[in-house]
Amino acid sequence: MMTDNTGKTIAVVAGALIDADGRYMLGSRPAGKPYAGYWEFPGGKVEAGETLFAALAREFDEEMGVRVQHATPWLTRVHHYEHASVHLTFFRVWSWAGTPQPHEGQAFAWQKPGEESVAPMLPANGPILRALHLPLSLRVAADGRFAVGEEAGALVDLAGAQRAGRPPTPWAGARVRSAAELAEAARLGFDFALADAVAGWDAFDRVVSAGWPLPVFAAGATLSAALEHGAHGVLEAGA
Ligand SMILES: Nc1nc2c([nH]c(=O)n2[C@@H]2O[C@H](COP(=O)(O)OP(=O)(O)OP(=O)(O)O)[C@@H](O)[C@H]2O)c(=O)[nH]1
Ligand SMILES: [Mg+2]
Repeated sequence: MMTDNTGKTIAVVAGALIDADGRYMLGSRPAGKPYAGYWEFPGGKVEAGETLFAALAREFDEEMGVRVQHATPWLTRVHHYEHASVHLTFFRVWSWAGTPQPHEGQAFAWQKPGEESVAPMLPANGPILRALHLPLSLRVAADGRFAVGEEAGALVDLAGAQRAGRPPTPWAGARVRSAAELAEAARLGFDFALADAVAGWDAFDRVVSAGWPLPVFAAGATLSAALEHGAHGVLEAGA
């Protein structure tokens, strides 16, 4: 694994402020930093001894005077930049106090998923931005079909995909029961996973224990409980 010049992978947290209309906020990276001018989720490096949530709250306060009130863990990603390797943990921030102030000279932009108006994005963030297209409550028909906006999707069993590959639909989800299956779903190019055959939150937590390489949906749960456990959202069984 590539590392920074101290030989480590750097832990980073970043957060998407989500407003009542489902828009999310990006900031531009300040002059003088690597990838200056690229658009990112506000955040930064985790300090020694800090929890991920504490790091997120500190970065939001330092960079823009925003007090995080409610955030849930969401996705993780490792990316190798020329300057460093980073282990990113992304949160979604559902409530906060204060209006973002550019403490580091950055610009802010509220974006609609799929209709982004700013560029370029940080290279690691492509799948994270795509995940924001997925609704919090996904309605899937008995045959596994669903839609994301105008685009078709298919939800299949992972075992079938191991033989036949990811379905060719624009969106595809895999049913998984373990952390190993979640990693396999990510490797096969699925857009999300559904942990529906795991009994209870302890089992769900074990599925995502190594992080969330894909958005993971929970079934048979309330949305608020699912979000607290790091799920992207919940599955709504359709007709
Ligand atoms: N904040 C943030 N960093 C990201 C994102 N995606 C991503 O790859 N990174 C990478 O994570 C690393 C650390 O982020 P940062 O530069 O914001 O760190 P920081 O606020 O602590 O800055 P500092 O070291 O100047 O104090 C950078 O290499 C950056 O490219 C993202 O969405 N938000
Ligand atoms: Mg930062």
